Amino acid sequence: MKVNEEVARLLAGGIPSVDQIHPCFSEITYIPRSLTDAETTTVCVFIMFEAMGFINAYKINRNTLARFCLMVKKGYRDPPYHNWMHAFSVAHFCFLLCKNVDVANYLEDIEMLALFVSCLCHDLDHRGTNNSFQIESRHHFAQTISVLNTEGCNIFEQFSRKDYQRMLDLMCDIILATDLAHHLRILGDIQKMVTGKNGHTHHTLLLCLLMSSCDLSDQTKDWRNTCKVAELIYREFFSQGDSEKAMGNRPSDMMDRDRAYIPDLQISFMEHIVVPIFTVLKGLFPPLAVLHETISSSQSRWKRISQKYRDQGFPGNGSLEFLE
Ligand SMILES: COc1ccc(Cl)c(-c2nnc3c(C)nc4ccc(C(=O)NCC(C)C)cc4n23)c1
Ligand SMILES: [Mg+2]
Ligand SMILES: [Zn+2]
Repeated sequence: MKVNEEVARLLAGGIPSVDQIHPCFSEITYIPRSLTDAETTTVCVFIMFEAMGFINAYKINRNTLARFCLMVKKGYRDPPYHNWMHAFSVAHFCFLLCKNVDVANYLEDIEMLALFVSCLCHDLDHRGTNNSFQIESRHHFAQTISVLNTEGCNIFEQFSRKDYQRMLDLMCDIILATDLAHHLRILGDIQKMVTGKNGHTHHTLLLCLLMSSCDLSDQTKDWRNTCKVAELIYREFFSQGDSEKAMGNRPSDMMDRDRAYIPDLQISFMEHIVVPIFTVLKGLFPPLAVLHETISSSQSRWKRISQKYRDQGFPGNGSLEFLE
């Protein structure tokens, strides 16, 4: 269906409230991946803009917003993990932070809007490969700019020159922060920020932390979701490993279906990336402690699985259904 017809449909029904999507839509444990219909997810993005007060606060034109949402969805390819549903679930977690935690006391409104739009756009045009993160996140930012430059899609067109430039600078910092190697470099500073060693909250560091937590929010849902996501991730990783082998190169273990041991890879990913992020978040925002518990229980579940299958041998076909 052409974008304009979809825009008309999107606007015809008026903007329903989030509860009409699902009564638990705004709860911290709600799983956005349970919304499987692509059209519903587009409407949801529109509703989240409205529910966070951005449409009124920033005089965003509804037709422009509808076209923007549809263009962003179209801007995602269909690899197993880094597709539109990933972007949608990342943006939903940003919405949950806005609704369940007092981030507004730490960030300016324009920073909150920049974070939400960055969540939607942060993996635009991802090809399911991750040769060098640094170049990739620049590409995702470039794609974001080209959506804004598409006729009728610039949701910030009414901004003053100053606010427009600030919005672009914020989105650039935030999207480049989704590069995991970048995250690992600033993790120490993020942890120092929470213990208040430098007193004031460093807005950019906080935005990077929040973006990373949104990008990894699949880890804060139930075990079923954690398993499903691991299966998608390794399907993506292993097909990259296959193509590297086909070119005569040796892929890293985590991309090599013949050498990867998924439970241990997940244990180390959670220990070095996921747990530190949500430990800092729990320190800043006590309501998120429940997410830290979920992550800890997933971690110990991976450890039990690692032990169990190390003895019995791990079925190498990459499917994790048996892990129920
Ligand atoms: C926040 O940015 C990103 C970017 C790309 C990805 Cl794929 C992810 C991501 N999202 N969910 C996962 C899960 C369940 N497992 C993962 C296992 C390993 C790695 C990985 O990239 N390891 C190498 C690195 C430490 C240098 C990423 C994983 N991951 C997050
Ligand atoms: Mg990314
Ligand atoms: Zn992502």
